[in-house]
Amino acid sequence: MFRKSVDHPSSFFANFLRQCGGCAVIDGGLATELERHGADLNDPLWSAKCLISSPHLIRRVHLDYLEAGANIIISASYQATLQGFEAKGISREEGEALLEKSVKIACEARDIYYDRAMKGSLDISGDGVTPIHRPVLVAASVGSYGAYLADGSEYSGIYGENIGLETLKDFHRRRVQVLADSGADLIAFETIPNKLEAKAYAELLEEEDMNIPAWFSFACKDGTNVVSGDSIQDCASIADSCEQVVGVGINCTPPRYVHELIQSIRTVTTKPIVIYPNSGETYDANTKEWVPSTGVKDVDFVSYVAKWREAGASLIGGCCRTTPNTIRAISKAL
Ligand SMILES: C[S+](C)CC[C@H](N)C(=O)O
Ligand SMILES: N[C@@H](CCS)C(=O)O
Ligand SMILES: [Zn+2]
Repeated sequence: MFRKSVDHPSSFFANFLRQCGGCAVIDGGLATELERHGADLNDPLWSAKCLISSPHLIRRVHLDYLEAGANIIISASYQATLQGFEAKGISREEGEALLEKSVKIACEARDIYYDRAMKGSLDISGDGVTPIHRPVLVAASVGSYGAYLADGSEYSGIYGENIGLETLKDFHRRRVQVLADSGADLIAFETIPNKLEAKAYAELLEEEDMNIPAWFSFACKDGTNVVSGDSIQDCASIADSCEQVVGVGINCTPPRYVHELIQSIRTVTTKPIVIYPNSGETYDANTKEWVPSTGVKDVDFVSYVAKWREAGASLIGGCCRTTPNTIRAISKAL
């Protein structure tokens, strides 16, 4: 049993990983699945638009990932920001409620999944009837400032000279506080494109005394650098020195770079390594579509998993353009 509020963040997470057998399965692309089910995400809010228009669909996608074997589901708050909502005429209060709603939907999916699992399998052991189910955590997604810009800046990490550390901290502060108090088990700082934003998150977690574990996950452009050109070792070191950070890794990055990236990260931290790459395709922010030419198919993607595990990854899943089939295959491979 996890005791998030009592245990040190790292022992809470170590217990969780132990219960998962040493390696946890993360879900796959959320927006990808929302689109596959017919959602139109051509909007500045991208997947966060569904918090308003189709929360039932988000719940359904979370459930599909749980049925596929995920131990961690990530909320639909990647591009949900108070500033983005305000630009749509949504008040601060309503915006905060939408952030909370993203976590509530994921928790509801977990409850439904647990209910079904409990009906399906009971362990009649010495001390009575004990339900058996996989441990499942809900991670609240925090996308970068670049995600809010809605122009694909999370894949360049270039925010310009006007955006400094304090601006980024001010931008994220209230949103992170709301998500930290939302009932989520941890915060997934995802698709981080540069060192500056990692530093902003680390300082926010420490200065605001946020009582929630977190992982930092970077978008990378090759085997040694995050998309801005900052080195992955520098970025991972920032994550390593923050006490609330229980995992460090890579997401929304082509699978072909991941092995080398894991090796680099291992040189600077002993924290669990989180890996959830995309399909290897390229995002066109103008059309908000993925260019399929260089895509790595599910079968190729999954064939890397054992090597990533061997290299030191202990949480593995998928990001954009991966599906429940990818996650089912990863779950089997592990
Ligand atoms: C991770 S990217 C595919 C998210 C969408 C992007 N921020 C956009 O709005 O175009
Ligand atoms: N959690 C987000 C990440 C986008 S890079 C999603 O899966 O849509
Ligand atoms: Zn992604």
